[in-house]
Amino acid sequence: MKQNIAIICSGGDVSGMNPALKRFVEYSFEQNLTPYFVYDGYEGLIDNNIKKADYCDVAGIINRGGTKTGSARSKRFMQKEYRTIAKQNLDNLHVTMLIVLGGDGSFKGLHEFYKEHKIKFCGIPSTIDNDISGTDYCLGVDTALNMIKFSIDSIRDTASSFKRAFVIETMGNKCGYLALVSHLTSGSELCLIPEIPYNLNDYEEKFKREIKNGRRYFIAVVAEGIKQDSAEIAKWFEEKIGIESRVNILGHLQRGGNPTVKDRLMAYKFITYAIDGLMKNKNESIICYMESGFEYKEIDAVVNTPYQLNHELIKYISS
Ligand SMILES: Nc1ncnc2c1ncn2[C@@H]1O[C@H](COP(=O)(O)OP(=O)(O)O)[C@@H](O)[C@H]1O
Ligand SMILES: O=P(O)(O)OC[C@H]1O[C@](O)(COP(=O)(O)O)[C@@H](O)[C@@H]1O
Repeated sequence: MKQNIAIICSGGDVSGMNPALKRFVEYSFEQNLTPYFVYDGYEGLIDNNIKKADYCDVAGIINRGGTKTGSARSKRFMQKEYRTIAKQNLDNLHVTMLIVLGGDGSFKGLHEFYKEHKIKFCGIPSTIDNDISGTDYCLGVDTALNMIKFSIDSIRDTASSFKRAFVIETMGNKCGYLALVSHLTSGSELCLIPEIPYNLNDYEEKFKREIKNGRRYFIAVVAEGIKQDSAEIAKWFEEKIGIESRVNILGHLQRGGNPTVKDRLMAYKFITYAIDGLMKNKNESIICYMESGFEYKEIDAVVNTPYQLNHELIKYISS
């Protein structure tokens, strides 16, 4: 008998969820499964907003940010009684496998759900914060970083014209990943993240000297989770460094936009691994992705070894 499988997007949405939904529907059919969408995160699970999905539901969405199914934060799912209702709704539809795209909060909820009801599940790390333990990469991070890159590049244009300091605040909750990578890739002068204690006074002498030597502007990338408001950092630039300053809180634009190639490909792979795992009875897992580090190789080996297209990629189109 055909098995039913459902997918939920929960917590903060990310660009990459729509490509994941598309792959989910198409690969479910390939594997002879019947795909279901749960709408509006765990809220939809409680309210029985669970519907069969078809090819037409995922047509024309691969290039769109957000999620076609909607996402939500659900206070009710924190309570056992509502999780019992959620399980009942899945049972009524004979849904036996669940894929959850979400962040650490969604996985905590999923863990509770599993402990109580033993549902077969697979979690796909999906949060722009990139703050899930065990995985180097969460879906949506690359698109968010590219949105930030675009924003900082634009701000740099005006900053350099006007002799100003710009304090640019990134999201990330208590995690500094977005701010740190954006700092390294945008050439900003200052980066403040929750993970590293700082004292602004340490930068005073250096920044003043740089202005004397001709520096026209500063870019500071600060994570939303640091101990100070961005406005306070801007005030410090004005009062201590003596340069006019402005604050830009990038906010939710970091969660939207056309998914990058990396996020589309990661969505494709995450879903493939999730469904394959569930079919092979790997039922209680989160799909984690670890990036291998750099390696020094002998030039001889590099120039004399023919290049081979990644086997994993070839496998996707030849199966
Ligand atoms: N300890 C928990 N028990 C049950 N459900 C939880 C728990 N923690 C989080 N959740 C559920 O997961 C949802 C999403 O979590 P949240 O932290 O808002 O987003 P994210 O998954 O993106 O980190 C919450 O709104 C809640 O419904
Ligand atoms: O959209 P909201 O509810 O304002 O939440 C903002 C928070 O969500 C995020 O954008 C994403 O967080 P999650 O992926 O953990 O939900 C954080 O960076 C930010 O602090």
